[in-house]
Amino acid sequence: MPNATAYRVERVEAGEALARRAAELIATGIDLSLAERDRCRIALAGGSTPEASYAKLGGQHLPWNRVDVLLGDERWVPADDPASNALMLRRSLLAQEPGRGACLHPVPTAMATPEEGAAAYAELIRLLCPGEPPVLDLVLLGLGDDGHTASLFPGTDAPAVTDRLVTVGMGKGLPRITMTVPLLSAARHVIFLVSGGGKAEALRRLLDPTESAERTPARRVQPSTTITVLADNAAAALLND
Ligand SMILES: O=C(O)[C@H](O)[C@@H](O)[C@H](O)[C@H](O)COP(=O)(O)O
Repeated sequence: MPNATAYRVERVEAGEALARRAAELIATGIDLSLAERDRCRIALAGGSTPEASYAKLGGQHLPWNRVDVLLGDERWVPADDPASNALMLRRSLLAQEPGRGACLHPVPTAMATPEEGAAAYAELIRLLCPGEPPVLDLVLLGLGDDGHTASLFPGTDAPAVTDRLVTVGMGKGLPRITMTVPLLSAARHVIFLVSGGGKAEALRRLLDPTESAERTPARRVQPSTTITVLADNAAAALLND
């Protein structure tokens, strides 16, 4: 799959340094957006890697009341379920001042069906973000060891969905709601945050121009700007940059 997207890789020590750098990059992106527009709309990744970064981000002195925080994807579970990405954000980014003031927009997982939840989230995104497709200012994505990002898993239909902004996916045994490639690719700035040796092959594939998007759906995300890849040394071990 042709992919003209450029990637800028930044290697950082694992742990504290990676979390701090990720928080810095997101905060800078928010700051720059708010210098140009009255509101900043971001979509954040779920999973385990970014939680420490979000905790640091929540301490950054930004006008959080002007920041709309969306989720790139969400597991179809109740809001108080340990698997909920929104719950992870509430106990990290929004667990302290001033991050508590951010405008979190969780996926409505209390609706009757995932399809209804996906449609409602897409409607909310259209209300919050101008443009067609709606333009997010910044998207933080994770990378699975199987090459997925958000809930765009290999071997499922979700990565190839292009006729809507949000769709229903399936991953790790859970139904999920995920932003689609057209919406993610319309973002002004995309950052991948990747940690651990278990992700090294997936990251090598993400950056390999000959890699197929079928095997590595994360390669489908192709914004018009350079993608930032923030990786610790273990995740970047197979890169020859
Ligand atoms: O809801 C999710 O699970 C995430 O959004 C998912 O795309 C995640 O970013 C990757 O699976 C990496 O997850 P880890 O950071 O836990 O390795």
